[in-house]
Amino acid sequence: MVRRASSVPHLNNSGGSSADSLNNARSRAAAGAAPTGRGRRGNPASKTTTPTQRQSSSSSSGSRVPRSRSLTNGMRRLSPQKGGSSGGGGGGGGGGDGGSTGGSSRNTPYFLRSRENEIGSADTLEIVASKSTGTGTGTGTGTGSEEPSTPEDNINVVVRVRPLNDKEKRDRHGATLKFPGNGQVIIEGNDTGAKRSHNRDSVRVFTYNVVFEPGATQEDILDYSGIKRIIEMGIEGFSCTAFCYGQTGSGKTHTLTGPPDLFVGKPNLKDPRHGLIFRSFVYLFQLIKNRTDVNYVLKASFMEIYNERVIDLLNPGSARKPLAVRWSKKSGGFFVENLFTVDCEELDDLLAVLEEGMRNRSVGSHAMNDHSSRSHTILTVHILSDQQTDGGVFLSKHGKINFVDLAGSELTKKTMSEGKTLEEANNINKSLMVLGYCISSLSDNKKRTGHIPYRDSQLTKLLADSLAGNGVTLMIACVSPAHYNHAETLNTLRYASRAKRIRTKPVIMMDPREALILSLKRDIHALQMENEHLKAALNLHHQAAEPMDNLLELQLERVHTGDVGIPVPKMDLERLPELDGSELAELVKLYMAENESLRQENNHLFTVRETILRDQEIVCRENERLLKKLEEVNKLKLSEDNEPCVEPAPGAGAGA
Ligand SMILES: Nc1ncnc2c1ncn2[C@@H]1O[C@H](COP(=O)(O)OP(=O)(O)OP(=O)(O)O)[C@@H](O)[C@H]1O
Repeated sequence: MVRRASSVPHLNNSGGSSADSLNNARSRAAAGAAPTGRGRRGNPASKTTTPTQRQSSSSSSGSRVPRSRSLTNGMRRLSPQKGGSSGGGGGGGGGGDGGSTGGSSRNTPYFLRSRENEIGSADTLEIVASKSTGTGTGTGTGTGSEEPSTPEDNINVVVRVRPLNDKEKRDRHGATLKFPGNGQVIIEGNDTGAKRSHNRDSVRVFTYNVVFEPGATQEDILDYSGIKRIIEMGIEGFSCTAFCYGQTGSGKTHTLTGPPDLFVGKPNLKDPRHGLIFRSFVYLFQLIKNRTDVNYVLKASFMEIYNERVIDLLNPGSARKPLAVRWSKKSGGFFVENLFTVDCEELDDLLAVLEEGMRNRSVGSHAMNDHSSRSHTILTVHILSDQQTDGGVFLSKHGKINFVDLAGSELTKKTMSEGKTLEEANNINKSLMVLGYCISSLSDNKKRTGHIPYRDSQLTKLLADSLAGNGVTLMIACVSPAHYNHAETLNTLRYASRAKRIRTKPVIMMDPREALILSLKRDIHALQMENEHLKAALNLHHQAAEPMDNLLELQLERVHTGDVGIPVPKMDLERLPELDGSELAELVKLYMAENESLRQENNHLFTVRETILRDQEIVCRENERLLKKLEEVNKLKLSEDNEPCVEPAPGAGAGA
């Protein structure tokens, strides 16, 4: 059975993506959308994503408005819409997470064979931890030093098999994959692409969380891949990543963004070919609009790693100057310096980021794909949230969701790459090889605590946290079903299988001070409960233990009856200035006396507690003694019962 949220966002009603909102976004950018502060109180988390120098310089030049939409750079608080959820789409609060078992779930489609998805929801993880500062290990995992122990979480791995393309059909390439169900995929044949063989050695079975067969739609990927859980956890403050992996032409970009022509000219927002990123944005906005108790600020960045150079896709500049990747002691992870970060107040702003990045990314053509991605891209949505808790404490969290479209591994002989394309292919293959080393080390229990070569490529530096740090990760392995691609498909399935064994340790990213206040508040609450419990227990004891003849209990009686010294008059504090010196001195004396009696009360309570504990111990011992006795009696009875029974002689018992 698969988990399916009840509030499925239909592409048809994709929120604020109407022509009107497009125009609004345009006019906001045209007006300069000045940054505003955080209103009531500053959000410490927002410091980490303060718009960079790049942002201010480019926004002042006004050259960064995308063609069809505009990016708004104003740092605004998202105002939650009251009662805006359409027909209770969010169910019982918490944002549309409750529909997994409802009768409304439609049946699992024939093309999707899933085994029980082991992933839970954000609610099931009992985690509130702060990312502590300055404990970088140099390995890139960057775990904080004072985190409470948290459950580990396996990387969620799903496989998507694309349909045979026209060329493969024309060339009569048979399919190399079979789908027996239960999240399994069988790969048959051998590396030379020979026809199906019944040789047992050439049949391999792999199992994943979900396998999407060639007929699966883009909407199915949203509904069944586990991405909804990733989005929910991003909102809860976790660092999340969804990445597509696979050989060139296997459908990674198609899965994440849809076909390239979606981004040419004015996009049709209702196009069913839209990919996972677009659909995730819609879902994200649905969820946060239902959370009227939280203030959200969304920001987004989009970069590519092209020939080992990091390029800002929202601000590439004519020279496409690379940005530096640095280690942050504070966050315990790598980051890209001066990356353009855009505030996204509306769904439309996020879509504008996606479109702008897609237009700027490096695409090339080779024998296996007319629109081949020549770089790895990372689109990040930062979710800063600010929520007032019951105790009046504000909680700021900083979740994020990375959407990673990896360039495809390629056999240059097959792609017939040469010149620039060959150089690109070599860089792509090299970085994917490092990713492979990292994945295989992390999936090996012995090696995972040793050195992981994150630093060997820009890609692995930036994915370190997603692979083995504090993140929650979804890997979508894309494969071709054609015999012709048998070796590459087998490779991807092996990769994905290894990735499935990696465990991460998700923690919520919170401001450390606020996490401390929250935990103190919890302690106080627990102490208060304990106090109440203690008092109730003492009261019971007091009723049971009559007559009270010791001094201690007499004193306790005074406490219970409120006879604890001189009563303090109820004082209206506003009247304080009216009191003269001697009255004030008297009042202070009264308060001190009350304080003293409370302290005494506390001492009494503790002494009585000690007495009760002693009594309890005596009772326990007595209990044990009685139990032993009972056992002995039982044993005796048993042995008597087992003694041979002597039958009375016939006629002998009548007079006995
Ligand atoms: N599930 C699918 N359904 C229909 N068409 C698909 C599917 N997956 C991929 N395609 C088509 O196959 C072609 C290659 O897909 P895509 O560009 O997404 O591959 P890729 O893995 O991103 O390749 P590269 O690594 O070279 O960028 C495209 O024309 C795409 O539209």
